[in-house]
Amino acid sequence: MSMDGINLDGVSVRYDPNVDELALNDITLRIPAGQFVCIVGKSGGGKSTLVRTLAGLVKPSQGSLTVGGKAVEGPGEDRGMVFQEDTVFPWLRVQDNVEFGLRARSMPKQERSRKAQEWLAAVGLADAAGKWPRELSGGMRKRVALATVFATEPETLIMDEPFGALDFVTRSVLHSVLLDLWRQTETTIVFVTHDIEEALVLGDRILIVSDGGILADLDCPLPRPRLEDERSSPEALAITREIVRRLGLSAGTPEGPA
Ligand SMILES: Nc1ncnc2c1ncn2[C@@H]1O[C@H](COP(=O)(O)OP(=O)(O)OP(=O)(O)O)[C@@H](O)[C@H]1O
Repeated sequence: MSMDGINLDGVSVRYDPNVDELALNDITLRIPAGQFVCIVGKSGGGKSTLVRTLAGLVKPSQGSLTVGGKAVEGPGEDRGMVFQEDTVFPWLRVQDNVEFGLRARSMPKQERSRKAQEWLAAVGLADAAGKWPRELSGGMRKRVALATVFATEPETLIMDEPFGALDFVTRSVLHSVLLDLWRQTETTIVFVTHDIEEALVLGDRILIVSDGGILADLDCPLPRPRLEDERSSPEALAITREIVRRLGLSAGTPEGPA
């Protein structure tokens, strides 16, 4: 694990050079290695632009950006990505999907195969190695995506609403799987979500991104694992209320006792 984490200094992004509007406006941000950071915010606020910039898919118009001590020049093997859309290849069996990511690093076949089996076991899919993606549920396909990305041992994992399309129960199970993998690997995770409760279950820290800037940077020091009791504790409710207030969703919500 690199000790450098993620550093943004005055990063701005302008998609269209002929338009004044900035998708990101002068963002300075430090994320220590190993932290789990959730990003919430209203639609169009710049969440995806921020994580795509970290991934190297979007180039800053201004400012500088390093991940693991290296300037980001484009996508790199040190940064894994999981999106909401299925990232599993339908024409490859589960085992071959996980091995695919390892091929690029010219790992010998035997080691590739062993590693894929290990990571499939880690996500609870040891028995599904020979199946086709179409034989799996949406939640199982997400597990394949997690095994695939963790097998490449990225220092940083960038996740843009990865569980957005799943039902509540499947999503809760995947939260546990992801948190286990995070604990084992100490990967730095930056996770975009629309769902405040999801941010509260996962994040050490919650950033609210709005109008291209960081509107709030909140610690989320709830004890783990964050089961129902922790999620309804006064501390959790205070964080939720703060997010709701910052997002301007609280019109009509009575203020509780100070
Ligand atoms: N490829 C693009 N080209 C031009 N403008 C873009 C592009 N992608 C995003 N934008 C603009 O940049 C701004 C930020 O969009 P972004 O997708 O980062 O927001 P978001 O917070 O992720 O929204 P959502 O929650 O809806 O995904 C918006 O004004 C959007 O229209």
